[in-house]
Amino acid sequence: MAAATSQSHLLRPSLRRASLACPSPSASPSPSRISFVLRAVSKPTVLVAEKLGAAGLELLKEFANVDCAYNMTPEDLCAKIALSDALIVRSGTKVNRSVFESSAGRLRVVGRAGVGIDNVDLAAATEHGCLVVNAPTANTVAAAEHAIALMAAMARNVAQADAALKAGKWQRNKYVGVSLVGKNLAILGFGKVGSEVARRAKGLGMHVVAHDPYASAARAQAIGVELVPFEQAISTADFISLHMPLTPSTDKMLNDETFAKVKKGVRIVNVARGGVIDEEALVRALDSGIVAQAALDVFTVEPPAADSKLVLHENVTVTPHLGASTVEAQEGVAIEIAEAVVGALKGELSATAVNAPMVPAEVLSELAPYVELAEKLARLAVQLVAGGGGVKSVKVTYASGRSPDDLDTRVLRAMITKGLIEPISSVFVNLVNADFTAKQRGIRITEERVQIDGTAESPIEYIKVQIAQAGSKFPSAVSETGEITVAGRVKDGIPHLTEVGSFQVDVSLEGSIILCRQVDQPGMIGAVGSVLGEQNVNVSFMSVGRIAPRKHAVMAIGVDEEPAKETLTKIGEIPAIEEFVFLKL
Ligand SMILES: NC(=O)C1=CN([C@@H]2O[C@H](COP(=O)(O)OP(=O)(O)OC[C@H]3O[C@@H](n4cnc5c(N)ncnc54)[C@H](O)[C@@H]3O)[C@@H](O)[C@H]2O)C=CC1
Ligand SMILES: O=C(O)C(=O)COP(=O)(O)O
Repeated sequence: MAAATSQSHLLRPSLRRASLACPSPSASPSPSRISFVLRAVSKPTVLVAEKLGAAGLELLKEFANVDCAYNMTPEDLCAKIALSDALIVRSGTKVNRSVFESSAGRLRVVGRAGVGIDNVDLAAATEHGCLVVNAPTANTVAAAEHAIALMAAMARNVAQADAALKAGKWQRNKYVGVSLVGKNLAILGFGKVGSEVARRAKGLGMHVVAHDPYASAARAQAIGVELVPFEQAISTADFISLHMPLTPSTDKMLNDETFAKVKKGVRIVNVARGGVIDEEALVRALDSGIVAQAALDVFTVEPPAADSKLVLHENVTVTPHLGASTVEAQEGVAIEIAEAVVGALKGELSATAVNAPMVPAEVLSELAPYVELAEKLARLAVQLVAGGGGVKSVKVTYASGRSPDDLDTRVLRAMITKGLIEPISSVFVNLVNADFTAKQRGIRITEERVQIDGTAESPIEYIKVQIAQAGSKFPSAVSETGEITVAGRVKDGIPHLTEVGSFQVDVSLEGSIILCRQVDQPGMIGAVGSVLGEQNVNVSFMSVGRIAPRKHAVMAIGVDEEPAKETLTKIGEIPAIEEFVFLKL
């Protein structure tokens, strides 16, 4: 008889700090809470690192302890973050890897009260399973209005003339400007802000084109803007306004090479990010007259150095990153981010998640019981792997009566990853870090969707999890094709195990499970049942799957309590039992 070795190393309760789903059927997650069911804490703490509008603070205070600590040094932030469940920042705080490391796993959400998330290390956030949300819409108009304000102020030398007059100089001839009407404006980055700038510039009588490799032509058409290639945009423009995010591909997008291609005397507005312009190249272009003027709200380093040649240049108009700084926009972003952070802390999926898939609420609601099934099947499968074998290749099959294209499996795949990894490590897995964690551990998960006869009501008929290239401590779990195989389905809202290796069983996935392989003969159920009964272990379910009468059979026994080691040994000693394994769900 080949009794399975003790499973105690697998029985460590998984960390529930920020999981994807509540695995206990008795506490089934409400559908909207699938992504981040969080550990029960009395009241979470939200650290607000930069000034946030009052209405947003009020909203936060209804749900959390709010710690407003403006002007923190990076060291202060790292110290405070260990006591915080959420962090809210604007563009002035660098949320880098050391912040996530210092949080020691407590930080669950970073809220960016604005659009640009280039000050947040998204890779580090994802690796630490920390959700990042932003407030992408409330400051759009403010930023667009500021671009228009800067463009008009630059064209008419408002800032320079103002400074001169205040210094006692009445210089009407020096500050002759240029008109906006009839001029060509090239908008680079035709997203939310770029589109609003386009609308306003058209109202001022400008000819507007835009360059954006990802923008929809239909939207551009609706606004009456032609989408053109980059070189065409910059070589024909009298004014260029920048509205793309700072990413590796937009970093220093305007540089010596591009300035060599612009129309001489072009005027540049930047309300996006300083880093999209090579600032030294811009100074050279201004000095040579290739660029007549620039109006800048943003800088590569903020605040820029006091002796910055760019800031002090007489043809440059500057503001200290004021694009989003209107009363209205700040109230708007404060409410938008407070709602997003509270939602995330409550375990809801966020519509403004930056580093997690957005799964529509109706999809989540339908998938809720399958989310639990997926995690439990993976949890069982990994416990069946022979000690030290490791898991490298996992195949998941979703069988559905519906067209395979109708099934969004991202949440299910994340739960499979969670079920595979959490029983054998101290890592916690959620929708944010599932793919990263699987990759980091070298686990390749392939998915297959098969269409079978089934009811249209249920999205999935069964889920099968197969671990390839791994020996099993319960060899009967290995199918004829050589993989450790478990499959299950949802019955009356409860996940059931229906297949182990080549054997059909039917046991609800609650509590824990003992799998035994035995010679099919009368009295087996009673024999195992009475050993468990002696130990006061309650049996919730028993199911026997056999190849043929009186040949080999697999018995799946659901138990409410974890049997003592001696009880398991006694089961192993029942003569007809050939192998058995205890699996914790
Ligand atoms: N100065 C300030 O206070 C403010 C600055 N911003 C900045 O403005 C920028 C745009 O914001 P939104 O319009 O809300 O973002 P958005 O995401 O709606 O639009 C950005 C657009 O840039 C496009 N884009 C990406 N790569 C590009 C490339 N290589 N060339 C051309 N276009 C490219 C995208 O396709 C997208 O359409 C962000 O960087 C944001 O941080 C936003 C608000 C206030
Ligand atoms: O929303 C953005 O991207 C901005 O640049 C606004 O930044 P702020 O929140 O004013 O520091």
